[in-house]
Amino acid sequence: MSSLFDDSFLADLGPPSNEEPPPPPEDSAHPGPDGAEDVPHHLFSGGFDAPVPREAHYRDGAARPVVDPSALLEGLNEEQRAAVEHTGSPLLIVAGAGSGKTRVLTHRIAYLLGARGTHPGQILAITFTNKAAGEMKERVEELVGPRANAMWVSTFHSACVRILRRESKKLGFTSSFSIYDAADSKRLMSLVCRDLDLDPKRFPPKSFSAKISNLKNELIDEETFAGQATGAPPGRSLGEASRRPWPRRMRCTRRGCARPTHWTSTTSS
Ligand SMILES: Nc1ncnc2c1ncn2[C@@H]1O[C@H](COP(=O)(O)OP(=O)(O)OP(=O)(O)O)[C@@H](O)[C@H]1O
Repeated sequence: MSSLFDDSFLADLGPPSNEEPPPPPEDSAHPGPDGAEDVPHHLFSGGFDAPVPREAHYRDGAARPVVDPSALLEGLNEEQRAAVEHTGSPLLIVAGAGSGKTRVLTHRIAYLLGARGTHPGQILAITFTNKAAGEMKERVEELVGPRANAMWVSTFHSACVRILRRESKKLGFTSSFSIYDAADSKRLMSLVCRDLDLDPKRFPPKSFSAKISNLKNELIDEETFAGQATGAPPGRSLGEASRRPWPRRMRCTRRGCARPTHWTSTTSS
């Protein structure tokens, strides 16, 4: 019989005819009396829906985290337990420093996963400082293991910037935009005012930043505001200045960066 590969270099790659066939795989080393592989009699004796016993450790020796929801309630005081188990409505916990708030939050997160079938991707846990966020993540990880990686446990700022980067196209930015802090923002506004030939004594850049921030809070864009800015003598008002074409510098900034004044006003409020 000939094959497509008779003329190819592959034709020479077969085993030499005088070589012994390879040994059978180890699994088939003990065939049954009729040559068929022996099947252990207990293999299909159990129910297929029986829970698989959990090992106490991962393969690398690390302790497997607690997943038994009732174990998560152990060691909590009455109020903490009620907060962990609470269901049906938002819950506000007011408690002093060091009173066990993080303990409640971390146990609640683990409880939601273990008892309520919540997916880790549905968890958002936010706090103010990187230190607190890091500690919270560590403590959640101790309870639920690597599933903590699928959760958002972070600061308000990093959660917000993550959303902004993810949705950047909808906002007209690229996902690699940079965020201006207060000093960057001040510098940019000074440059814009200079481009507009505005006298910094009469029109301090700070007043533009504040005005833009307020307008943004009211969801008024520059076109709308410029349309409203009538009646004042030319050169006498912020509104009149805003009717002049936006300098190239500001337009570039808007394309490539999160709007600095907005960020500043949001984070300082
Ligand atoms: N019911 C409890 N029984 C025993 N120890 C507890 C209990 N609740 C909290 N603790 C312990 O008290 C300490 C403070 O708890 P936790 O960090 O959760 O408090 P917190 O209110 O988040 O603190 P902070 O205000 O500093 O962020 C921790 O060591 C925690 O393990």
